[in-house]
Amino acid sequence: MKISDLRLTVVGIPRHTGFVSKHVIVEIMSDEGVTGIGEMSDFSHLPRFSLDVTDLTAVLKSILIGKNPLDISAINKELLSNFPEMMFYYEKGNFVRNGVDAALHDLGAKALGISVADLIGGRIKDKIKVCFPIFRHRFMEEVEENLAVVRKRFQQGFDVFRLYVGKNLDADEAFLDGVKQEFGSKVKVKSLDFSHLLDWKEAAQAVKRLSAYDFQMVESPAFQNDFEGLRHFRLKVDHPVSEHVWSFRQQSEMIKHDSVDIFNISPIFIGGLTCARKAAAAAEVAGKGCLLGTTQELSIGTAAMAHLGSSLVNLNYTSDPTGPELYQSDIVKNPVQYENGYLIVPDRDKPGFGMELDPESIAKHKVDDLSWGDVSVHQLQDRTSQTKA
Ligand SMILES: O=C(O)C(=O)C[C@@H](O)[C@H](O)C(=O)O
Ligand SMILES: [Mg+2]
Ligand SMILES: [Mg+2]
Repeated sequence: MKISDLRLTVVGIPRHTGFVSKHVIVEIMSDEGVTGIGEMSDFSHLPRFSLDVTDLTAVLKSILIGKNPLDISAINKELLSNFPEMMFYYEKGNFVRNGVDAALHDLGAKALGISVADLIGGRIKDKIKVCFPIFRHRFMEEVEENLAVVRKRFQQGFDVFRLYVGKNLDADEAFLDGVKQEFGSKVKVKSLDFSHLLDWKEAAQAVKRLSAYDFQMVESPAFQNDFEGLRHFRLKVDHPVSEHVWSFRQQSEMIKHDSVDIFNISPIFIGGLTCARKAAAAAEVAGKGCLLGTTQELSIGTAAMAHLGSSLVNLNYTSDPTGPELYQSDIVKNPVQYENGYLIVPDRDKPGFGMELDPESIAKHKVDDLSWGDVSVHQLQDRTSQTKA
């Protein structure tokens, strides 16, 4: 079996907040008539440069065509030399590797007639507990808007939420108090996510103020790659600390500095399922917990994480993939499903990821390129279309 072709399609999908995320759908075809699908998810993050998708298509064809798609490790090695990892959270080269690696897993598993979870170790879980994101407050009037989100999503079965914090602590505090007053113990807050916006000491002061409320962990409470700062925070604060993994060197430094309790592992940020499995293994070896993070993928990227999570022995904290619930549309005929706050792993008897592209939806949401349009830094950081200054 050999790779015979590749197609990249850019789609712009609006969220319920009005913010539009651009994704690239990957299709890798084999000479045996099987097509694997993947997703380079959510390019709509800083830094504000964009990839030339026509050129990227040519580059990936030159790397992939003629290779056996089951040679996933060897292809990953070559992808890494073409798209090297950086010490940065939203490195776009990692998104590229993730989309290709996912499509190779889907293609290989389909060719073997098995699900991706069975290709990477089999199933431990058939569902993954997830939490719903509440995006960052800048103004007090956003508190009621976000309490309405909790009400709506609680009715749908989501009972765990995570809160992005740090721009308006009065509003953060008012929101946490509102949740406590209205829902009591029926709703849990998994994490306060500082998104690397504050230095570790400011974050520690903020956590001290918000510790009147229950939350399980704190995420990203220092500037990016401030391994010492994370360690200082971790030793100063009672709550466990989680951080995203965006490179093996970064993860190695966090292990050496004993900076975190929990690794937040997402294929999109570490460059694919193959690398995410290695990061999860490193977490296990280091005696750290792990959870599946997210950039808020569409159903292909989310299904990939469901298969990954299903096969991990050390997925021991509530995870974050809720993208299909955040977007107004999807690009598959059979979107992933959520039940009572769990992401359901696609059926074992469905080959690959168990996802089927919806050509009509792709045509409807197709856009020419990854150009930025008129967005603000606030919108890119906090995922809203809110333009109030
Ligand atoms: O845990 C995080 O950090 C995120 O989920 C970051 C978000 O910005 C995510 O990438 C999104 O697009 O909502
Ligand atoms: Mg985070
Ligand atoms: Mg994202």
